[in-house]
Amino acid sequence: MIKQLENQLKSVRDATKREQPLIHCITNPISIHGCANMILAVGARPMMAEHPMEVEGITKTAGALMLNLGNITDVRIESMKCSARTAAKEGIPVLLDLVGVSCSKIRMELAMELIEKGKIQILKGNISELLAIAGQPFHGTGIDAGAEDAMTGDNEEERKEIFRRVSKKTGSVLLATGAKDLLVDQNRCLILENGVPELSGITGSGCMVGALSAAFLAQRDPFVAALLGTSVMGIAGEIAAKRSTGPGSFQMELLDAVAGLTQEELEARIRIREIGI
Ligand SMILES: Nc1ncnc2c1ncn2[C@@H]1O[C@H](COP(=O)(O)OP(=O)(O)OP(=O)(O)O)[C@@H](O)[C@H]1O
Ligand SMILES: Cc1ncsc1CCO
Repeated sequence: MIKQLENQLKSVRDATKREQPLIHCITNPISIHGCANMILAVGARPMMAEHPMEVEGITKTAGALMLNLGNITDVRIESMKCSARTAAKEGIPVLLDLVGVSCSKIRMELAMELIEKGKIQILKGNISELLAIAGQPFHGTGIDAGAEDAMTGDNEEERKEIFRRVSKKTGSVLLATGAKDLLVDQNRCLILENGVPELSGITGSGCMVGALSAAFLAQRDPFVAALLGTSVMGIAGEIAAKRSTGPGSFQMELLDAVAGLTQEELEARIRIREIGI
């Protein structure tokens, strides 16, 4: 499966650069700039728009829609519901980033409504947020995952089953980020092992994984899009950590590394482990 996936990664990256899809993002103002730059760095076109009276028309023309719950306001709630409805009607793929559902009832209720009424292709969050959505015990506080929830060799099998059930119920691919990332759909489960701790030392690295995955999602293979978004970020993080001296230069080097990542480098550095279903 891994070899076959490598070919798919190449074709999705090439198509993104060739077709330059418009990626409509309704997201938080903390990392909005970083997300737009990441989308540009892989050849797609970001459009950050959130006025309730314009989002329907913008979503209609997009290759993919990213909804990020990181900074909820009444206006964003209204726009997200409108865009999710439009995307479902028009068959436009959607990534939902569950930022903060583990600390906020309003975000959890909104996420549940978007999942039930919309059609979400990628459900993404840190591991605590995904456990919360699955109705499992979790230890995250604020927007951070709890250390107790981290992926270990011992809990991989159990987590795979939990998230596979959610995937079956929702039809979504699930991406849980952390030091090790877990990617699950109804038939496959991968552990993604690229990345460096420096990625959690800058704000919005998770949001940027969402933005990259949404850019690749325009090619309509949610599993490959999430795999690619996460691996590109993890590998670029490894490269940037070597070239930088602190979080400021790391952030700058990270963007350069995403934009400059060659297919040869990606294939040489990608670390994926399959867990049998
Ligand atoms: N300690 C670590 N070692 C390796 N990779 C890491 C580590 N921490 C985070 N990452 C990587 O950083 C990226 C972001 O994941 P993380 O779970 O930190 O997001 P997040 O908590 O949602 O971030 P934010 O809320 O700041 O947007 C992922 O690609 C993940 O693999
Ligand atoms: C710091 C912060 N607060 C809400 S969203 C966000 C950016 C990372 O998710």
